[in-house]
Amino acid sequence: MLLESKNINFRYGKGPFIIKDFTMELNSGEIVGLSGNSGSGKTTLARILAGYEKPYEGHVLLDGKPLPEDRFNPVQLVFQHPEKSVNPHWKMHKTLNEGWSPEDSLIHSLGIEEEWLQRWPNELSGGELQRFCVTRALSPDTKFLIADEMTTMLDAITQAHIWNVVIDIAKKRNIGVLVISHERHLIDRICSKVIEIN
Ligand SMILES: Nc1ncnc2c1ncn2[C@@H]1O[C@H](COP(=O)(O)OP(=O)(O)OP(=O)(O)O)[C@@H](O)[C@H]1O
Repeated sequence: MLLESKNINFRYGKGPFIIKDFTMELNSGEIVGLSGNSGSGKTTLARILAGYEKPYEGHVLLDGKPLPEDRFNPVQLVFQHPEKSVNPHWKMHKTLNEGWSPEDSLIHSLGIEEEWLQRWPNELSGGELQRFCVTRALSPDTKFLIADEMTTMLDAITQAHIWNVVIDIAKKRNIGVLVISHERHLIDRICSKVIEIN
């Protein structure tokens, strides 16, 4: 499969253009880095690629077609701030099983402890919460993962652990991954190529 953005221009409302004529391709099984200065539009681009924002001009295409809006989105996005992407009124087991039911082996491989499932989001640390968001994004129907500063808030050991699991799954299932990060050592370690958007 191919996820591509073609000649994307984007502005918030009537503000300045933040993204200008951006074109990229991400193939199944590829792990590509996206790097750029703070404010250069990385998160905006992540949201456009996953269908959360519509480009002002240009297209995001999955195998030549627009992203589906009426079924599971095969392009999954994991944000930097997990507390903003879970429902604060749901216990973690409900959040985890919202769209599909992850198997125990996946839950355990991401280091989620059984007792966390009965907690509210505000009873977990940011790193613990992010493990749920990563797990939730790795459905059997996920074809592309957009990881926007996914492990930035984690310590180096946890960061390495989560990326090892994600890359292992991506390779086994041929998932394409876009690694958005300002941590150049992370990108250099896991990505086959890097896109700069400054
Ligand atoms: N909802 C919004 N409305 C208006 N402007 C916005 C909105 N969200 C982001 N911006 C602006 O768009 C620009 C790009 O923001 P974005 O978050 O995409 O950059 P970034 O490269 O991810 O930054 P960082 O590395 O600091 O997270 C910034 O100037 C920001 O102020």
